[in-house]
Amino acid sequence: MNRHDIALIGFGGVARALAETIRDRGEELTHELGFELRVVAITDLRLGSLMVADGIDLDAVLRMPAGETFAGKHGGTAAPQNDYVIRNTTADIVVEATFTNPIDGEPAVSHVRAALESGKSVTTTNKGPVALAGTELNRIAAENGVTFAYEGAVVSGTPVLRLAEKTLAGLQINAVRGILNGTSNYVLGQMELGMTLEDAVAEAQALGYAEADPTADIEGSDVQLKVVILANELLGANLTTADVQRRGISEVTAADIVQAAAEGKRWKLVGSAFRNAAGGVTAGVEPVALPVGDPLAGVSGPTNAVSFDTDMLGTVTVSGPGAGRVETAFALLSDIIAINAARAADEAVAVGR
Ligand SMILES: NC(=O)C1=CN([C@@H]2O[C@H](COP(=O)(O)OP(=O)(O)OC[C@H]3O[C@@H](n4cnc5c(N)ncnc54)[C@H](O)[C@@H]3O)[C@@H](O)[C@H]2O)C=CC1
Ligand SMILES: N[C@@H](CC=O)C(=O)O
Repeated sequence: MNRHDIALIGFGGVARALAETIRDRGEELTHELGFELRVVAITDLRLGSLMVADGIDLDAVLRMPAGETFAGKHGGTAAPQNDYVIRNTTADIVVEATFTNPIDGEPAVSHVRAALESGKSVTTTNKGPVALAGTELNRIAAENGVTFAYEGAVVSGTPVLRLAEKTLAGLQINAVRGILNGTSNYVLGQMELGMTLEDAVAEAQALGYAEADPTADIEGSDVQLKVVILANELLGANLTTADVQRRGISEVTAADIVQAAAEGKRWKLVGSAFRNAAGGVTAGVEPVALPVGDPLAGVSGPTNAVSFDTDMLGTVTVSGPGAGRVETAFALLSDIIAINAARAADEAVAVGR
């Protein structure tokens, strides 16, 4: 039986949800997907590192009391030896799910680079490496014959990138516009019900939607990274965050929300990128009071939506969960399935089939 051994870098909400899925549904997934999943390494800032070549007891790890580290476990240390684990683990797939750093993407960029250089495929939900070093990391992956996959970096588990790249292949995409942040959309919805921004952010944190520093959600830098990814991946641009004008929802007051409702409008944080007349791509993030007839106006809670403007189909809109631990763990699983398919295709070529 084909098997993938996995190293988890960062063991927070999303990585734990993947570990729970493997623990609870591992046999069913093996049967359905035709390959087995086994976690052989975990490293986390708060827990330290754990390497067990014949498979970690996920149930034991998931039940560890708060404050305990891996130090007491066979193969464990209290310090997170990320680089050592990434380079020396027997895993063939590295899952990068540490905090997103919107400034320079570190240390996640280094984690991904180390994994790809040592011949391991990578799946990440971390927007930093994709938005800020995607070109370099894709090149290193190609040079090493491995896959760099990041479906969850945009709209969580909802398959936006793979849908656009594979299923919409052959269409020219001229513009992308969407609600790309679950936390800010949830917060705006709660503010419509009379809650303060601060209380709504606290709820979004408890529900696992928000970034470790929710300023990234509220001030738009999370959407800025996602717009860079969409523009570069789907419009062939070469944008950096400096090219994407950004305003967040902190400027939207309770009075603005009441007034918009009276005018039949809803405030949304909209990210967009479009081909301009000069042949380049213009991109931005801003709060907009949308008329209720706009397809994006009806998108509520942590749900996101992305509209693609295409030459042959007109506008195609995809909507689904934009945040959430389990939903984002599905993105990792879908990447693992894609990595398995890429490996199977390479093996078929190697044996001349
Ligand atoms: N939660 C969500 O809905 C979504 C999250 N993401 C992204 O996925 C990633 C993970 O998200 P969550 O699990 O929700 O975050 P989290 O904050 O629950 O977990 C992150 C984990 O990474 C660990 N960590 C941070 N820096 C580290 C380092 N240098 N070395 C080792 N461990 C480190 C932390 O201790 C923490 O356990 C983030 O980059 C986030 O932006 C993407 C889409 C949706
Ligand atoms: N904090 C982000 C998580 C997904 O990227 C969000 O709320 O959308």
